[in-house]
Amino acid sequence: MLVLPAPAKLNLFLTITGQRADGYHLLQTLFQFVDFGDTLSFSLAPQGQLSLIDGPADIEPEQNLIIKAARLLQAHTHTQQGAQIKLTKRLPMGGGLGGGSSDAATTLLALNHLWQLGLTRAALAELGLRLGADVPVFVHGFAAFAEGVGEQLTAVAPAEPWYLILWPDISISTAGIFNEPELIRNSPKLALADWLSGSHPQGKWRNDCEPLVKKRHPEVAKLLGWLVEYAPPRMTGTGACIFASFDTQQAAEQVLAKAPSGVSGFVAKGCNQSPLIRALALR
Ligand SMILES: C[C@](O)(CO)[C@H](O)COP(=O)(O)OP(=O)(O)OC[C@H]1O[C@@H](n2ccc(N)nc2=O)[C@H](O)[C@@H]1O
Ligand SMILES: Nc1ncnc2c1ncn2[C@@H]1O[C@H](COP(=O)(O)OP(=O)(O)OP(=O)(O)O)[C@@H](O)[C@H]1O
Repeated sequence: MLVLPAPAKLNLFLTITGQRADGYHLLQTLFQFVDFGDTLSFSLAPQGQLSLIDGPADIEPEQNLIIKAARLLQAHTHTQQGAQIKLTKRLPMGGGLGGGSSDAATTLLALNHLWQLGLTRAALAELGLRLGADVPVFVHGFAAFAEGVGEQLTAVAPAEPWYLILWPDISISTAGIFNEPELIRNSPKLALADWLSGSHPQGKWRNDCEPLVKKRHPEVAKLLGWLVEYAPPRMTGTGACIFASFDTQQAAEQVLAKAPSGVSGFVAKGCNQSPLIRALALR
């Protein structure tokens, strides 16, 4: 049996610089992983059979990105092998932490290993992009400045602080936010060096989705207003998760302990190498 993590990602900043003809948005974002996420276990099954244990009840197995990733790999390689997959879900869905994309990436890497397919990381990332814009960064597993729809990656090494990650009890549809006419889509495109030097005219850590998400989801606005009393808060992806960085685990835990009722969260360490890649390298 192969047991592997599917970590969360944070968008340390996110700007939208345009939109493609197919509706997808052009982004500039900084991805970093944290050492907290879902866990997936894989074992071999005969005759191409695929099954998922403990998938979220509100997602049909065939709609789950884990089964979609496995089927994509089977179709691409014509393998006759199957797998039984068990999911331990910890990341909130529709939280902006990329949980579904991370599950898909872990599935692609795990089955490539288990089925001995020999596909390269680049080939898996290309397949993964068909499942979601966030899948390639999880397949490559290094902290990255991303452009395009989030798939053009340049490795970077930002500081690796402790993060407090919090969310109100809501789920936000990524497509819903990207479809809103009011969304900011014309931010200036900057060179990576300008981002890193902090010379962005609109602020180094901005997230263009945040004003709209705050407007549509007052719970997020309220939580940002609460966290700012302790540390500068940011939002990841299209929300609903928000986060702040701390020098120590203890400092982050102390704020978590004070979180208002109805708010969930965890403390995790930022990591520039994904825990998934680390776990695979140790095998
Ligand atoms: C917002 C981010 O989380 C930032 O990391 C990602 O770009 C979202 O990535 P994701 O969840 O993997 O998104 P996908 O499953 O590919 O797309 C969901 C929906 O979001 C919109 N979408 C997504 C990514 C993107 N660059 N432009 C978009 O317009 C599209 O309407 C799409 O139908
Ligand atoms: N294994 C899975 N885990 C979570 N969501 C899944 C999974 N498979 C399919 N989905 C669907 O994908 C949607 C987005 O899930 P995900 O957890 O990736 O959201 P997110 O954290 O907002 O991601 P992002 O930051 O990429 O927007 C869910 O609302 C759910 O319907």
